Amino acid sequence: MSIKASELILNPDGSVYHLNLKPEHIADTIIVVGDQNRVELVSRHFDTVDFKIQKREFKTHTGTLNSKRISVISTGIGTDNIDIVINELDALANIDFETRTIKQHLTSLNIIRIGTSGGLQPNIPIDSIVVSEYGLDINGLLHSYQTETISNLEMEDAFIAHTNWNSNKARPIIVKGFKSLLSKFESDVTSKGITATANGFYGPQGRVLRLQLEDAALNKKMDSFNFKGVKITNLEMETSAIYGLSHLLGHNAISLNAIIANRANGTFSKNPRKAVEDLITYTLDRI
Ligand SMILES: O=P(O)(O)O[C@H]1O[C@H](CO)[C@@H](O)[C@H]1O
Ligand SMILES: O=c1cc[nH]c(=O)[nH]1
Repeated sequence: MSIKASELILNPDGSVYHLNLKPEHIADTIIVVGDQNRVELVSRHFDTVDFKIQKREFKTHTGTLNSKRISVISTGIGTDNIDIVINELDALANIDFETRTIKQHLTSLNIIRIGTSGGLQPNIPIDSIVVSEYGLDINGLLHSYQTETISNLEMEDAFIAHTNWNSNKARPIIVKGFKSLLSKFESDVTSKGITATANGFYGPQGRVLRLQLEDAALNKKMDSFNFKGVKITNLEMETSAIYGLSHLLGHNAISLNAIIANRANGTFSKNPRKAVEDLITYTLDRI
C-alpha cells in the first residue's frame, strides 16, 4: 500500500520534509546532537565531509571517519523534534520514496546521541559522562505509539508508587537501552542509570524561577528511586523518545550525556563546551 502524500511528505526535490535529506545522504551510523552548532564540533573530527545541509534546526553533515561513513544531525530540543528526526531517518532508510512503500529488506540504523544533561545524584561529577541504561518517558510522547512491547511495567509501577505520580500527567514509560551499544560505550570513566526525559527545561525538570511547581519534591523523589539497584542518574529532553522509537522501528541507539549541571548540589559546569568536546572525542574513539 502506497503511503499518502499527506503522511510521508516529500519536498519538490524528493527530499524528506523536515530533514531535507534524500536516502543517499545518510550513513547507517548517525550521531544526533541537540545543538546545531555541535554538528560542526563533531564533523571537524571526520577525515572527509562530503555532504552538508540545514533546514530549520536540523543540520546534517555526512562524511567518513577511519573509512566508516557517519552522519551527524542536530535534532533541536525535545522529544517532539525526536519524533520528527527518528521517523524521517527511518523513512529515509526503510521506505522507497518512488513507490511510497515499505522496503522488503529493512535497514537497522545505529543512532548515537551526544547530549548535555543535568545530573540528579550528588555523586555524579559535573563534566562527567552518563550512559543511559534506560530512558524514562515523563513527557508523554511514546503514548502516541503502541508501547506494550517496550515498556517495563514492574519498574514503571514502582516509580509511580515511589513518586506518588500525579495521574493527571501521562503515565511514565521506562524503555531499556541496547545491550551491544551499552557495552561498547560504557567504561570506567562513565556512570550509568536511568535517564529521565522531561518535556521542558524549567517546571518539567523541577526548576523554579518565578512559577511554583505542581510537585516541588519530584526531583528529590527521583533521586531516591532505586529499582533493584538501578537509579535515576540524570534529566534531559530526548533520550526516552530515541530509545522508544528506535526499539519500535528496529534500530539500535545509545544516549551519552555530558553532565553540565548537578541538580542535587545546585552547581553548573565552568566550561560546558569542554565537557561536550571531551564527550565527542570519547564517543568518536569508540565508534
Ligand atoms: O545539549 P542537548 O543535546 O540539546 O541536550 C540538552 O540541552 C537542551 C536543553 O538546554 C535539551 O535538548 C537537553 O536534552
Ligand atoms: O539540567 C539540564 C542540563 C542540560 N539539559 C537539560 O535538559 N537539563
